[in-house]
Amino acid sequence: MLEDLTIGFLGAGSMAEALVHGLLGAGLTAPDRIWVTNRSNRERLGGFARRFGVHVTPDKAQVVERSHVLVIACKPKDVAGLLAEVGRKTRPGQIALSVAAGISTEALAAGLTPGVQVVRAMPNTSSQIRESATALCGGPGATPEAVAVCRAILGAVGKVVEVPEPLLDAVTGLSGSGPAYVYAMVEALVEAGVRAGLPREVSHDLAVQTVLGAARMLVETREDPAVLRQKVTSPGGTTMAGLQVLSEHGFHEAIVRAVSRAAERSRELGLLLASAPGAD
Ligand SMILES: NC(=O)C1=CN([C@@H]2O[C@H](COP(=O)(O)OP(=O)(O)OC[C@H]3O[C@@H](n4cnc5c(N)ncnc54)[C@H](O)[C@@H]3O)[C@@H](O)[C@H]2O)C=CC1
Ligand SMILES: O=C(O)[C@@H]1CCC=N1
Repeated sequence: MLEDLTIGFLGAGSMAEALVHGLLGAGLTAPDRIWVTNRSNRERLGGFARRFGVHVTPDKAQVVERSHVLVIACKPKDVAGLLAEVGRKTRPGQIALSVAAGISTEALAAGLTPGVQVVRAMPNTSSQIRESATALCGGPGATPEAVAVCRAILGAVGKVVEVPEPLLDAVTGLSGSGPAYVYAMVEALVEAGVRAGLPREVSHDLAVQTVLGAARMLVETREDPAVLRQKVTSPGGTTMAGLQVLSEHGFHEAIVRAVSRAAERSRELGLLLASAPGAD
């Protein structure tokens, strides 16, 4: 499905890098089917060319011209500027696949040529190793075929679910930002091990393997996380003592609030484009 399509990345940051890396690693498309552009960092584009063998150019109009699928991969605050520059150079039938947090398909469509098929998605940086947790939705005018193309692109870099658009902010708070919560927990585990006397490297390796093992247990046993937690927790034992401290410090509630605040922030970011000068 993808081999005849040219995919153009408008933005060459962390997310574009993770997607290009994952797409090429999956072998679903070839480097000469990918174009990448950014705002101004030529060195960064050179890095993409050297590392992945993809086409790079500072000429955004050229990327728009050559691509069947345009991946909008700049920060939400930069989407209005990008659309002002090249939005009207798009053509009906092209697919615009946005990964920008919070920006609605309606706001995107308003800055693109009528007839462009807009799909909004929220992958995460684990796309780089083809382990993303991604959700997507088709916007107004996106055909089932356009959504299927985007599913195939994002399916190459992880698991994909389709959700109604209003739920994408919640997805952003949970799985878009989620890797950072896990990394923050690993940072804390490593630091805790060091404070308890372990050499940093040993503490790091044990913490990482613990998270990996726990994630694999969730996937392979399909057991409820609460059941797995109970199996670690002997009555009167060490885990119970540790979990008690987590509970006293509001661990569960802190995670719930973090996801909720991130989802709210996604909605706030959406207002950036809705209120941008020139937005319809
Ligand atoms: N980093 C993450 O974990 C995730 C990010 N996202 C979304 O992906 C988008 C990109 O995020 P990152 O890659 O982290 O940002 P980044 O800051 O690493 O990269 C942004 C890129 O956009 C380019 N850019 C800015 N204005 C431009 C313009 N007018 N024309 C062309 N390129 C332009 C910049 O030059 C840069 O290459 C954001 O909208 C973010 O919400 C979505 C899922 C996860
Ligand atoms: O922090 C952000 O805004 C982006 C969206 C999800 C993950 N990173």
